[in-house]
Amino acid sequence: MSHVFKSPASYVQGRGVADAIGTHVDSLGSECVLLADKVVLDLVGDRVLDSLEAAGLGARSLEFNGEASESEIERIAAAVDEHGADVVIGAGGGKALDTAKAVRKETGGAMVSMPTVASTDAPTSALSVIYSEAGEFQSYWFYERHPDLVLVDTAIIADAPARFFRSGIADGLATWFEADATRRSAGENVVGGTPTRAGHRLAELCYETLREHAITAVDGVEQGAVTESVSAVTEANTLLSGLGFESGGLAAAHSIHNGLTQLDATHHATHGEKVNVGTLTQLVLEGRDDAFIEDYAEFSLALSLPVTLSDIGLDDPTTAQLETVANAACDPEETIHNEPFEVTSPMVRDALKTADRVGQRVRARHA
Ligand SMILES: NC(=O)c1ccc[n+]([C@@H]2O[C@H](COP(=O)([O-])OP(=O)(O)OC[C@H]3O[C@@H](n4cnc5c(N)ncnc54)[C@H](O)[C@@H]3O)[C@@H](O)[C@H]2O)c1
Ligand SMILES: [Zn+2]
Repeated sequence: MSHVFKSPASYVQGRGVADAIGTHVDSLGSECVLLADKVVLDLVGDRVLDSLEAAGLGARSLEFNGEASESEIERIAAAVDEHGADVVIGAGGGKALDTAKAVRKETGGAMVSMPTVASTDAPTSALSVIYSEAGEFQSYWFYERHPDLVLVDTAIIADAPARFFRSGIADGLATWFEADATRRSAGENVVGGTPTRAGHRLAELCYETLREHAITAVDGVEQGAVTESVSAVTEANTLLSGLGFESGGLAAAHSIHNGLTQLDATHHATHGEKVNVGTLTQLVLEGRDDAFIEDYAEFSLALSLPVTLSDIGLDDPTTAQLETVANAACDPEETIHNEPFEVTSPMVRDALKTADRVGQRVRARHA
C-alpha cells in the first residue's frame, strides 16, 4: 500500500475573515448557496451573503434541518441544482459541513467549509458522517475531493458557547492516540493509504498544541476573547486534527464513539464529549500504564471534559448496553482494527467499564 496524504486546497483563519469570504471564494465559481441551520443563518447569514455579493457573486441561503441524513442531503442537493449554484458553502458545526460535502458530491462544483464552532475536525476532511433521521450513526461517505476552501473566523469561534470549543479539543486530543495506533499497526489511514510522516507528525503537533494551550484557550473563549492561545487551539481543533486524523488514521476512540451513538441516552453529549470517553477507553484497551491514563483523565477534568459514562448520559449502564456499544465498535468496517493488536467485543466492553472506574476515581480526588 502507498503512503497517502490529502488535504483541502486552502485554509484561511483569522479575526473577522467572515467579512472577506467573497474575496476568497470568487475564483471558485459564480453562484453560491450558503447552507446553515437557523441559528447560524441568524448569526452570520447577512455578513456572508453581503461579502459574496460585494465580490460580484450570486448568493442565496438554504436552511439546514440539523441532521446529516440521506433524506436531508437529497432535499438540499435538489434545491442547489434548482438554483444552478456552482459553489456550496456549509456554515455551522460538523453536521452542516458534512451535509454540504455530501451535497457537493451530488451537484458538482466547489465546496467551502465555514465552521462557526471549533467543535470537531469535520471542516477539513473529504468525508461525511451519515446518521439516521433519529441520530444514530449509519456510515462514513468518502469523497474524491476535499473542500476547496476552509475559512475560520476566530471572533465567531470565540463568541460561541465554550462547550463546543472544549468538544473540539477532545476530538483533537483523540487524533494523536489514533494516528499513533495506526502507525504502530502499519494500518490504513482515512485517505486510502498508509500514513506519511507528515500525517503522523501533524497529529502529534495537534496534541502538543492542545497540551500547551488548551486550558488558557478555554479561559479566553469563556470570555469571548480571541487570544494567541485561542488561535492556536482553533487551528489544532480544525486544521491539525483534520489533517492528522485523515492522513494519520483513526483507531479505537472513534469506533467507541460510534458504538456509543447506538444508545439514545448519549445523544445529548457532543461528538467530542463521546470521543473523550472513547480516548480514555482506548488507553485502557492499549494497556497504558497507570500514570499515563490518570494524566489523561486529569487533563480532561481540567478542561471539564467527560471522564465517565455517566458524564455522557449513561447512568448505571447495563452489561447488555455496554455490549451493544462494544459490538458496534468492533464492526469489521470499524477503525478500531487499526489498533496494533486484535480487538474483540469483550475487550472493549471491559475497557469501557474500567475507563469509567478510572474516571470516577480520578474525579473523587477533586471532590
Ligand atoms: N466528517 C468528519 O470528518 C467529521 C469529523 C468529526 C465529527 N464529525 C461529525 O460532526 C458532527 C458533530 O458536529 P458538532 O459537534 O459541531 O455538532 P452539530 O453540527 O450537531 O451541532 C452544532 C450546533 O451548534 C450550533 N452552532 C453553530 N455555530 C454556532 C455559534 N457560533 N454559536 C452558537 N451556536 C452555534 C448549531 O446551530 C448546531 O446546533 C457529528 O455528526 C460528527 O459525526 C464529522
Ligand atoms: Zn471526531
